[in-house]
Amino acid sequence: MTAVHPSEQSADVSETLAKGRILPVVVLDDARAAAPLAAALTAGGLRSVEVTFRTDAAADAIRAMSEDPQLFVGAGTVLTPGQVDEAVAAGARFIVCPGFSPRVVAHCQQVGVPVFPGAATATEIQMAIDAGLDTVKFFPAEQLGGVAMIKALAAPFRSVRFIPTGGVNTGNLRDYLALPAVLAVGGTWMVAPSLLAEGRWDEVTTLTAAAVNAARES
Ligand SMILES: O=C(O)C(=O)C[C@H](O)[C@H](O)COP(=O)(O)O
Repeated sequence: MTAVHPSEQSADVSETLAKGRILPVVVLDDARAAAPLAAALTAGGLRSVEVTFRTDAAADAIRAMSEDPQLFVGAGTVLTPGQVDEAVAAGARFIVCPGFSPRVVAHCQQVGVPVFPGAATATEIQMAIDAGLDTVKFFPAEQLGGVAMIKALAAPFRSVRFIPTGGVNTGNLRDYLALPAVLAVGGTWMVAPSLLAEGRWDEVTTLTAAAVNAARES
């Protein structure tokens, strides 16, 4: 197994995220919802999705959504190297973590899958830089101080890009996306658990399209 070069952290996925600028964070209890969800998201204009390992359905959902050639499917809430392997075997093309785990990051680099670890402090951002990464998930964004906190952190870390997640919604996403340091924003607002459980796919598409339009205006 060859180690991935740090600059390959995210070439393809960063490009996709930089275009759509919205990363839906999905919690699926039933993998049978994955295919209609993929269709609803792409109908709303999105090309990337993070499926969280918060549920046992995650790997099957990643497998099902990866069949949609229009969609760039990643795995979220990845806490262990074993979950990295499970996600990659299911077709995940990138890994997202809520925090910075040196062993998860090292494993992702070893198997050659882009990883976006969470970072909530200057120290964690330096850990990401030390690991050769240039993009972190800023989680939980609103609770940590939102736009003002990212501005403050971006000042010394000029080459770092952020994916703020946690408390982001259609009302505040423009404020985040207006920051040059923000690559994209993540969140659950267009894929709320009740919408998924009740199969309200038209509403998912409407909320997704609204988010995509808001991102375009920012
Ligand atoms: O599951 C993970 O790995 C996380 O890091 C948490 C999610 O990204 C946030 O919970 C999304 O936040 P909301 O959009 O406010 O619902």
